[in-house]
Amino acid sequence: QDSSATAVPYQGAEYLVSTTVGGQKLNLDFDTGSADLWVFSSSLSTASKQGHNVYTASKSSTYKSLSGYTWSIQYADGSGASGTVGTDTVTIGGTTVKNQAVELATKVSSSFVSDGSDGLVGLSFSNINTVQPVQQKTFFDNAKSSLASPLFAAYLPLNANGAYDFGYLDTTKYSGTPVYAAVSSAGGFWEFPSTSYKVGSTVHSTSSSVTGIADTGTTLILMTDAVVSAYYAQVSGAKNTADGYTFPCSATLPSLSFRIGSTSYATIPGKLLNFQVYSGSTCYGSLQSVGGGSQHIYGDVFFNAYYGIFDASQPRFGFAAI
Ligand SMILES: O=C(CN1CCCCC1)Nc1ccc2c(c1)OCO2
Repeated sequence: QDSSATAVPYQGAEYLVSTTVGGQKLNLDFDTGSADLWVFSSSLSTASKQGHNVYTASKSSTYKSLSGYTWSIQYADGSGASGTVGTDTVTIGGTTVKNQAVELATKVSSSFVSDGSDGLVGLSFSNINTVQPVQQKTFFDNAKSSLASPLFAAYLPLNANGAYDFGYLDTTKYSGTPVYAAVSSAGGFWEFPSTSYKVGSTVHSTSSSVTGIADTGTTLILMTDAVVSAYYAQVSGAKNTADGYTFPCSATLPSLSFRIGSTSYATIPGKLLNFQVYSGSTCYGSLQSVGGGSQHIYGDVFFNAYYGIFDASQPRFGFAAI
């Protein structure tokens, strides 16, 4: 049941996909960096429900409760949610999964209340799903067998409607031939080696253990401190503030390239590296520090330049310029 679902940009921070859960429409954030499908539920406090569509299990004729099952997730940005679990029929684009584990939020952190999404669809590997006592599978894991090819692709152009294609590659959405990197899924992410980068045309290498993950749930590109300091050293007037790196909006930004796997580089043009006005004539960078660790996070800004292919067959991650 190959299909394509439209991804609508929301305040430049995320892309929302209209998803039907038990016949109820919700705008969900597709996150290739996590493995829980969770929704705002009618059991949330009135304050938490403000501004959101919520899922009401009792109104779905196909909902089945998983008695005693719970979930609780903390994201790297400090946000989190938790609640109970059931199964229902979930349809995305034209792809339907019956008996999909649907995690009902009874608690969400404040950033989700002020966010545009009514929940998340986790599209990383199911080994990091948080449901207890029995871990559950992602929508994609459940849908795979019904797809022509066990893959999905993310097309997320800047400030324009994009799409998630399930089961096939839409050649009208990219140019050239996709290049692929082998993925190691042990950590649950679409993760690959990423050990060198370029600021403009200057090549830098990192320690051999550095990896990258393809993460549609993260807005920006988050890389290690070595990379961000090397990059902003080339931007006159750049400052590392408490909120992250800023620079004069008039600055000319070099491109940033990073290796995906052991062969090809992805290049983010300078234009995409100016995320938004921070204040007055000061702008905020699309490249920010990931904090500690040796894992680069390639978020939506990467997908503003590349069609991303999440192929479970090896597994491997592919990309082609859009
Ligand atoms: O937490 C996320 C993405 N997350 C996806 C689900 C919704 C809430 C935001 N990204 C992220 C990933 C690595 C980080 C980080 C943030 O801050 C420092 O390192």
